[in-house]
Amino acid sequence: MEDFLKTLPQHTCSWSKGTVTFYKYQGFWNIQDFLEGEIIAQQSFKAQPNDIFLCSCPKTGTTWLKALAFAIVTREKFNESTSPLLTTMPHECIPFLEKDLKQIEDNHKNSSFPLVATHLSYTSLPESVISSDCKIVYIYRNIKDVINSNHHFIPAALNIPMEDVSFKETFDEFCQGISWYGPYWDHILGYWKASQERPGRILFLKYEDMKKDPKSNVKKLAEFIGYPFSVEEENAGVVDNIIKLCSFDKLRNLEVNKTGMHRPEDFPIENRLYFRKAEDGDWENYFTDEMKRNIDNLVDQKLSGTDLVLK
Ligand SMILES: Nc1ncnc2c1ncn2[C@@H]1O[C@H](COP(=O)(O)OS(=O)(=O)O)[C@@H](OP(=O)(O)O)[C@H]1O
Repeated sequence: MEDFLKTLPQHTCSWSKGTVTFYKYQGFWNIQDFLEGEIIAQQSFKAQPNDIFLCSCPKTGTTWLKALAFAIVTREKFNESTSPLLTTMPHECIPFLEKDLKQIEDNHKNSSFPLVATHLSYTSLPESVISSDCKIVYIYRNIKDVINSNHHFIPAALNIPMEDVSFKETFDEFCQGISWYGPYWDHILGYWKASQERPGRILFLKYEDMKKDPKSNVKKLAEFIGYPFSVEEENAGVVDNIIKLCSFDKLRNLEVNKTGMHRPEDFPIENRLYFRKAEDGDWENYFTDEMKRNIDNLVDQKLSGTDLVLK
């Protein structure tokens, strides 16, 4: 692996004091640990027809989508008082393609649990996923809040003091496309193009739309993944209860998400870091006017010809 990594374009983030190096593989940047998982998944993962993939670039609403999808799929077994989400952080409820292949294979053999999460770009998905008819849900978010969320998450996850990390540096890197699983716009475009080629296969959810109207988006999600709510369930408040259970305030205040650790033995990150502010427009506290102009121009240039709104 080390020899292979040397052949790839690489970028060491100056703010990380040499601790974070991204490698560009198949057009997208990743860190070594996750890149290794990506390559293993590409070589060996065999999608099953019932698999449902939850796909996203980091910091776009992944944790929320995972919680909602998990609550929807397991609602016959658990309710809002018994859900594993009360004691397990959402990332641990759904296996991650780049890291949990064994668990996914076990699910294929021993259970009907269909959810698999990944941050991979569409073109980096294992061939068996691309050639299958598996359903794909893709969540995306306003680029400015993603830049801001990334800026706060990665240094904190790596125990680098925030005061040592300049917003300008992380912003400039992001605009050059250098971010975890970035370029962000290419990540979105890959799924968008695939959805144009095979309409109906990919459900696009937008973080801001979900916040504005959680109910219709949660119903849309449930319908798309094949777990639609019945009228009786809706009347009994099942949809509302799932929305409450998966809400930012509910999840953030759970003991497990305040004090627990995600992947303690492998890639330890405090759970609380996944629940920062969840505020639309928090970017305004960090962007200069010039940054705003630059990113708006960049998005206009990169996403022209699509109906995607990232500003
Ligand atoms: N339940 C719920 N509802 C709404 N928003 C939520 C929720 N959980 C997490 N968040 C906010 O999502 C941001 C983290 O994005 P991701 O979950 O994609 O991060 S990651 O990829 O899993 O690392 C991050 O956004 P910022 O607060 O703007 O940084 C989280 O606070």
